[in-house]
Amino acid sequence: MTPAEIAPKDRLIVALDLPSVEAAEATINRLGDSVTFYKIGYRLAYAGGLPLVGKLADKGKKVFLDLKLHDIGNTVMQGVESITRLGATFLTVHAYPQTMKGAVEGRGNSSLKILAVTVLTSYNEADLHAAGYRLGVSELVEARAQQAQVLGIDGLVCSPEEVGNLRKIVGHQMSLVTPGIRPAGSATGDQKRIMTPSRAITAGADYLVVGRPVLEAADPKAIAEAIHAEIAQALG
Ligand SMILES: O=c1ccn([C@@H]2O[C@H](COP(=O)(O)O)[C@@H](O)[C@H]2O)c(=O)[nH]1
Repeated sequence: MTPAEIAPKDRLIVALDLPSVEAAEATINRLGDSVTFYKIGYRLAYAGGLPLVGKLADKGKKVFLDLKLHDIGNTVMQGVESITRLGATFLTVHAYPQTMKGAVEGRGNSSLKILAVTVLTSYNEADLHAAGYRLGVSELVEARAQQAQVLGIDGLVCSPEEVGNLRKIVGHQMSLVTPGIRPAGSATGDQKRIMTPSRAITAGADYLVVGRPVLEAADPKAIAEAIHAEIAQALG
């Protein structure tokens, strides 16, 4: 799907980082029609949230399953094969060659799109160095994006700071999905490579992932709608 074909409303993905299915359903009901795309990550998936993928899909919502898989290639391949039956739109794996290759094999011809996580948005140069990497953030993101493209990965998770450069490398064949989104004035938390929604869209991000700024707001629906308005303005 080219950026022009993405429905503007689908560009906001709300991360359901909540402790239970009940809490997630309450938030989904509160957000109503204002949110069409949800992300299920560790917290909810390990609290019984996987069946929510199918339930949301049945209601016409899209689901990004952020499981960040990483294991030997065969195990990733088999895991992804099982996940193809859940009804998710996106699934994340870490951007290691064996992992990505296994994920692409497991996805097969299904409609599931595999996203490779390049460098987590909570990492800066010092964090990478402490983890033993010799490349800096932009070099590692670029190298992983190139490997992902060669291996047939569908999209990349990166910070909005890398989007401009990545677009030049991967063109519009791969979706660029960006967490690390912070509306002006909202708390950064543990995120280190961040941008506002409008700047991220202007930089060329396809999808924006937002968790705490929506979930912790007194009125989550109002924040989601404000982010949509920023997106629409940035798209022109
Ligand atoms: O590099 C990454 C990859 C994934 N995430 C996930 O996105 C959300 C962001 O939540 P906020 O509350 O808006 O910070 C969260 O679920 C992460 O697991 C990421 O932040 N960075």
